Amino acid sequence: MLNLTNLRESLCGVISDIHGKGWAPGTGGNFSVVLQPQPLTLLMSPSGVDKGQVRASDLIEVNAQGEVIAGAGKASAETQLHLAIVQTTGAGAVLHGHSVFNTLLSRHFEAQGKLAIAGYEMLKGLNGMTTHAATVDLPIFSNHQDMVYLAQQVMPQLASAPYGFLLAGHGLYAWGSTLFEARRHLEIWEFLLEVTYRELTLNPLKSV
Ligand SMILES: CSCCC(=O)C(=O)COP(=O)(O)O
Ligand SMILES: [Zn+2]
Repeated sequence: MLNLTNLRESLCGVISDIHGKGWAPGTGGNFSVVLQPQPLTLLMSPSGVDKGQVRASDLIEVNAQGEVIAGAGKASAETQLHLAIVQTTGAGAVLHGHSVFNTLLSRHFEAQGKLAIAGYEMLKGLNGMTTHAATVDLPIFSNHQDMVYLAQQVMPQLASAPYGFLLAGHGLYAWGSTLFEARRHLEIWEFLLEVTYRELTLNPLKSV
């Protein structure tokens, strides 16, 4: 069981690692863990800061209305998406990044509304997957600046989503029951997206 100090340190470590992989450049990305389910409280990265520099004391606490209830920073507009994911799926942590591969593929496949991925052993890194011989559909939603509206668009598909979705031209959201499961899911999706992109460059006919 992690205490609050350890949870803060763990979340900062995960954010720093994700930034270090180049998946949260230029203040992109936001990251949360559920501090308590009732009343719902998220421990979250503050808005508008370099995510490679977030210290434990910089993390903010946010309520179910997306308001800061502890800490000095500002809440991200994208808190609405974190809340929607947690409230709909029961996730314990939500991680959002802007990698080159998630941004490119989210735009390329936006019209289809999903990206189908099949045949990779790394699919088994998603909770519940026991074989590579399966197709997993990663939902893609059009981006929007109204996060309340966007959360409403996303919500109906969350229960069946494979621990992630893409916002077109924007980035990837991934979640899990714990911070470490959410991190694994983010890493699995980033791997699968990079492989998919590189496979398309080897075999462009697959992209139509
Ligand atoms: C240049 S980042 C644009 C905003 C965004 O999409 C993001 O993920 C970071 O937003 P935050 O408010 O959490 O800093
Ligand atoms: Zn974003």
